[in-house]
Amino acid sequence: MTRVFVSQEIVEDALEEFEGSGITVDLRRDHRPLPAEELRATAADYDGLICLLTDRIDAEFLAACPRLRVVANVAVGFDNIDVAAATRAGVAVTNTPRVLTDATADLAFTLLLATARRVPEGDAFLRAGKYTHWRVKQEQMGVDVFGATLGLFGLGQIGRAVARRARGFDMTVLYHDVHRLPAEDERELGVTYVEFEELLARSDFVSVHSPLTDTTRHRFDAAAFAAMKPTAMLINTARGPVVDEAALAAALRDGVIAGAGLDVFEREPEVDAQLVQLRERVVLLPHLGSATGTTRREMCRMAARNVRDALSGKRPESLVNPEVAPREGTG
Ligand SMILES: O=CC(=O)O
Repeated sequence: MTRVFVSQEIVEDALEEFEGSGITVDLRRDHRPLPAEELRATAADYDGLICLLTDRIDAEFLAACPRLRVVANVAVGFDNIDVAAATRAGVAVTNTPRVLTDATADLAFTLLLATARRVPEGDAFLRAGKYTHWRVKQEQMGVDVFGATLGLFGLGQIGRAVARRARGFDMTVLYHDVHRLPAEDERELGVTYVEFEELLARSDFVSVHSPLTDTTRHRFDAAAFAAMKPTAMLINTARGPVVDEAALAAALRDGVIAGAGLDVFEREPEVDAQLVQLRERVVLLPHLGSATGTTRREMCRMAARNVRDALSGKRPESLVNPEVAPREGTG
């Protein structure tokens, strides 16, 4: 029998993708991740795994699960998975690109606007019964988004979707990425390539859209914040550890930069207590990037199709390690 384990609650109708496949699916109806040793012990009996970002799939896990042939992450990022170890072990790894691009770009822009215009502070002010007069004090004001300079750190699918949105706000869009776009694509998208230091120095808003890698980990540290404008705001909808959270909290507290809109954190779901205490021009969200009904459903369906296809001898539509030589099925 071919068996798939779903490590945490997902959109359940995604499991319809397995109908008629002969594959048995066990869904764990819990939204909390299993401790590592329990996940290892449970997944050991399965041929396929559907997991979330909060599940760590490392060499130790893979060694404990000799039947496993595919790990499908319900996320576009896969920094929770040791892909090299999976490839060595003959385990296919898949992710969920494209289906979440626009929802995540919308959320990045939402955070940018909410931070710039201090939306949560206004909401809290009104609910506290303090809305008695028109606000004019400069220290209570937000900043303009239209016409401002936006610096994109990372110009993959999501970064590009954010650049397209920025056009509607007449923004100047700079980007820095390890890959530079062909000049024609840059022109079409209306973006200008700059070195990292220039991105920091010129941007009114810096928005992070890079994956988490050894190179991007803590790329935004105390020195990076010191190189930004004191009026600048940092938006992060990518991965928490790209930003040194303690250094960011200090930079915000000391006025080194003016604000931050964060959807991701270094140790999710934990959030740095110092950040939580900062309320002015700091907006914190619980990783909502892809959290629309349609997008989450599509991500779960894609993960289910990826597993079904991998276990049926077909190439999954979003295989992260195409070089993998698949394990023989035991099911
Ligand atoms: O963070 C969410 C994802 O990578 O899809």
